[in-house]
Amino acid sequence: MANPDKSSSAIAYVYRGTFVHSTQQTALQVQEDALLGVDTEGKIAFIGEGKKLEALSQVFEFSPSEVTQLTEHEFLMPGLVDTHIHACQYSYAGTALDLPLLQWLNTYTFPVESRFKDLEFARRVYTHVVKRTLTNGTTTACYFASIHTDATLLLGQIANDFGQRALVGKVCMDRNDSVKHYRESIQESHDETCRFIKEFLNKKYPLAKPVVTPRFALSCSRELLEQLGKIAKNNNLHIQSHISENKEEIQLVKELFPESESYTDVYHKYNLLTDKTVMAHGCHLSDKELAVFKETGASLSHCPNSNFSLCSGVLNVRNVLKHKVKLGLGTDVAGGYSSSMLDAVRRTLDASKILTIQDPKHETLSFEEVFRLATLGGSQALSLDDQTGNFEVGKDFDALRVNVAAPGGPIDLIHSEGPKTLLEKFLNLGDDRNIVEVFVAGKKVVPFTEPKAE
Ligand SMILES: O=c1[nH]c(=O)c2nc[nH]c2[nH]1
Ligand SMILES: [Zn+2]
Repeated sequence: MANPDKSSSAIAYVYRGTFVHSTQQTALQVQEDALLGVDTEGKIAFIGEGKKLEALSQVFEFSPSEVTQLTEHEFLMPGLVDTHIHACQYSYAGTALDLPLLQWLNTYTFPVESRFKDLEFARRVYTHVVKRTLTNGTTTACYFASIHTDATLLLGQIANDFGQRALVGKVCMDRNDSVKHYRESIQESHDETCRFIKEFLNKKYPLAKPVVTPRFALSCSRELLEQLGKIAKNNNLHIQSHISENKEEIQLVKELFPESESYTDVYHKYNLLTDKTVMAHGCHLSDKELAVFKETGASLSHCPNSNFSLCSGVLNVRNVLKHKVKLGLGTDVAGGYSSSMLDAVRRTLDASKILTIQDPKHETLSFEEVFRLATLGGSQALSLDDQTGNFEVGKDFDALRVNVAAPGGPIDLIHSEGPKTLLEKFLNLGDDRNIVEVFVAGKKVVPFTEPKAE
């Protein structure tokens, strides 16, 4: 497995112990007493057997005495990928969960998002959300911000400063009849999106990128959708939005876009479904619509906490996977009340079990499959799997060092357990106390090293 290459960078550090990750073929691959070397560029330089330490240290020119040994209850796993989170809704996470989607947007969401014109408020909320998601192991986040360009640029800067891999979107919406001060004209939305992309790209952040972000079909005119499709294409950018979340929304889309044969068709018509598109929810998509996702390479973000909290629906992930549509998990803060991807893993398992209760022929997702969705699946859904998602030589080292028996933590280990059980316990019972270190592109980002604002 070691792949020495004369042109490669020097080794920065090496871990020895248990590593767990997913591949396309295997939902859970466990390597015990293995060695993993990270180079000075933050990339995985080699993975090999512990017993080959001597040989590897000579080929890759590192000192065996500097290898960090993981303890018996520790393992390394790939970082968690949150494919859908509203950074600007973080301030009210855990509240306001008593209304369905459209009433929830009008009553709680739009009034709060309109406050992000205030850059100091934005700085406070965005600093908190980036820190909280990082300590919970989210190494990659795909963020919705608000309609405000400067505040959204600030979110990109904060993610970059803390070292999180991030896709960041300035929300576009030229339709909003309920909170009229929280919408843009078509011209504004177009011009501000172009300014946002230009200024964001000029920063040349290594790990943060702008995303074209039409809020959802109900918030956007045809003209705006068309313009956004063109902007994404001309700049080869990611696209994110929402689709088919609840029945009332789907009915209104039908009425507003009678020329389109489905909700999916609305986005497809305006070139918003590409292999760099991620659509949140999709609870009620038909098989025909899923076929369009497969054909275009667009992906889905499954956000079960939000789907339960807003009583939106239950996505059949097994059916999505059968259609070979890329799928990752999302917290969807604040429709989802938890910003932790561990919660998204648990709610994904719950949603799958509910479908089995309703239909015993349904094949429940295993924890190994859900682990893959939260890591490699997320990176594929965001078309970032050439850089992150699992432990492959050449990919960036985005990883969590997990200690299942962390002192003061939530897990009591009564007897010694194998690595698969340790992972299962962590996914079902663990929290940030078990996540002792977080790495993004080889850099240790948790515990926080430099003193930061707040
Ligand atoms: O879960 C959601 N959160 C939102 O903010 C939103 N906007 C449109 N559709 C949405 N769904
Ligand atoms: Zn959302």
